[in-house]
Amino acid sequence: MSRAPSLPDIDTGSLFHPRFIAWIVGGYATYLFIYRVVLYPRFFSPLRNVPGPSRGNPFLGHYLTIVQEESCIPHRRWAKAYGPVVRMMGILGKERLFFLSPDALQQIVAKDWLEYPRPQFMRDVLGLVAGYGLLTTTGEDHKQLRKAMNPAFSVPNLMAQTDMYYEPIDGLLEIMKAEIKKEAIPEAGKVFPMYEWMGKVALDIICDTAFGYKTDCLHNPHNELAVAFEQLLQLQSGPNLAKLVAILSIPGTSSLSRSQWMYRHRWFLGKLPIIHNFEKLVDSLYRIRTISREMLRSKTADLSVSPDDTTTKKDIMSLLVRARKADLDADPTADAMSDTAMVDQVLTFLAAGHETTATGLSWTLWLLANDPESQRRLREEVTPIYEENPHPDYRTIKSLTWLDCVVNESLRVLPPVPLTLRVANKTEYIDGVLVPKGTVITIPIRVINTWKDVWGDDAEEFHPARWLNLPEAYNPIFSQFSFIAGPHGCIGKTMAVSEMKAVLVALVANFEFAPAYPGQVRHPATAITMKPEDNMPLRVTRVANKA
Ligand code: HEM
Repeated sequence: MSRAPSLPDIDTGSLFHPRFIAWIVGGYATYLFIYRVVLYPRFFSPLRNVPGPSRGNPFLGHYLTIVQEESCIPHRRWAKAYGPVVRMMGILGKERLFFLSPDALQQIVAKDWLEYPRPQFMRDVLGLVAGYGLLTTTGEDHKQLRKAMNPAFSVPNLMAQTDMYYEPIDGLLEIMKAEIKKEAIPEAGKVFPMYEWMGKVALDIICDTAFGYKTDCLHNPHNELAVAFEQLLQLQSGPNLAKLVAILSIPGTSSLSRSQWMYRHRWFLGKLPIIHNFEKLVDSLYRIRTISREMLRSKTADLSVSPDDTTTKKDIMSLLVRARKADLDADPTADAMSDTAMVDQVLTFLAAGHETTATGLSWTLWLLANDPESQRRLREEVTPIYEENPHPDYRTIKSLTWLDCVVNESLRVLPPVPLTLRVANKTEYIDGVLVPKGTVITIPIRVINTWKDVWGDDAEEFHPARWLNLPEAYNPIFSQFSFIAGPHGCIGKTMAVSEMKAVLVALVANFEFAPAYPGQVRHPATAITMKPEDNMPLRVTRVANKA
């Protein structure tokens, strides 16, 4: 009888040998990596059959294509090639989608908005740089906050605020006229970095309307708040955003970045490779918050900010202080907004309302500089209004038809916020595609705005007259999506548009705009906003009869 083969001796000690454990862990990690990056998207993902570009770089997907080209241009190319639903690859095999149809957009931003919030990494960055408020909350907290903020953006309040735009606007006109006069040949005008000047005027306006605080950075470039803001905005770039996302994914880093300890030890960041410019980030954030807190303290102490004083203080912070005072007077135990929360709300308006408006104004001037006929027609419309009253009110500005066409068209072709993001909080069909929970959805505003199916073959060109005769496929909410829509749509839309119009009336009535040199091309940044990277130099001359 043959003997049963004996089992090989197993040395149980070797199972716990560090090298064996390292092999197992390494093997599992390699498998996970190959599964996530290669196998899942190719063979198992429910999105594998959604049309889109080939998977791109194995580690970075389409990330580099997206950040190295002009904002949303790759998305536009893919929409043309693959249609209104496109799958792209993010970092390490993470799939991303975008949709262009009004039904899909309606589902994401309006009908099921609670299921499609901004992704956490985006909220972390926005919270740090723009305050924890409307941009970072969602659900019930967001509803409450938005309700508290809405009165500040009501039409009566905006009508009352329009006057506050004119001190900065007049200051800008004065400076530009004086600078042109100083030129050797004043009739030839002067080249101005228009984005820089639009940034100053927009910051002066938003500081006054948000805080009731006169920055006057037009005349005083060393104003502390203006300097801190400028420093913060200079850090806005694709690579810096990627670094910030990575850093903020480490728990506690957001609070640490805003702490006094970090501020005192920020020099240390300057010594580190890769993230050395975060020293400037910590510095500017600290200074902006300190100034904001001081302003809130002085407002709270200011007896003139009484609950029924709605005539003198129209800025957003005064409105909030008044509302809080009224709540506490009615019920001293009420759960009123804390000082920190209030500073965060106002910071959100400052951050969300300053660079966006400056960028929108700069691109409008660029487009007009390159379309002399539209510019001439605008001057013809605004000059009689301006001559009658250089400070036209809200209703007068709103009634100007060609101005409305120009602003709508500029925001359509070159939207200051070219795209935004959402994440699916549940697995659900959108436009016939089963979108798994956790999928990041890009909302490619610039592509939606220039979709040929709606706007025709010249969709990417600047033609203000199209707003006088809208195409049949035009949808008033989803065809020009520059402020998006739904509960997270821009709360400052009406303010931004009327502010842009007030600045344009004054500028176009007084000056002519032309490219700074022949063959000048535009340089939009690939960042959160599509600001002009070269500060947009334009040649500015006085209009003939005003020389
Ligand atoms: C031309 C100028 C502007 C443009 C193009 C613009 C665009 C946008 C866009 C696209 C969003 C949605 C972002 C997202 O959901 O991810 C947004 C949200 C927001 N905007 Fe604007 N914006 C402009 C001016 C302003 C101004 C002047 C203010 C305030 C004074 C402002 C305050 C906000 C706030 C608070 C939100 C968040 C709303 C919420 O989630 O409830 N914006 N804006």
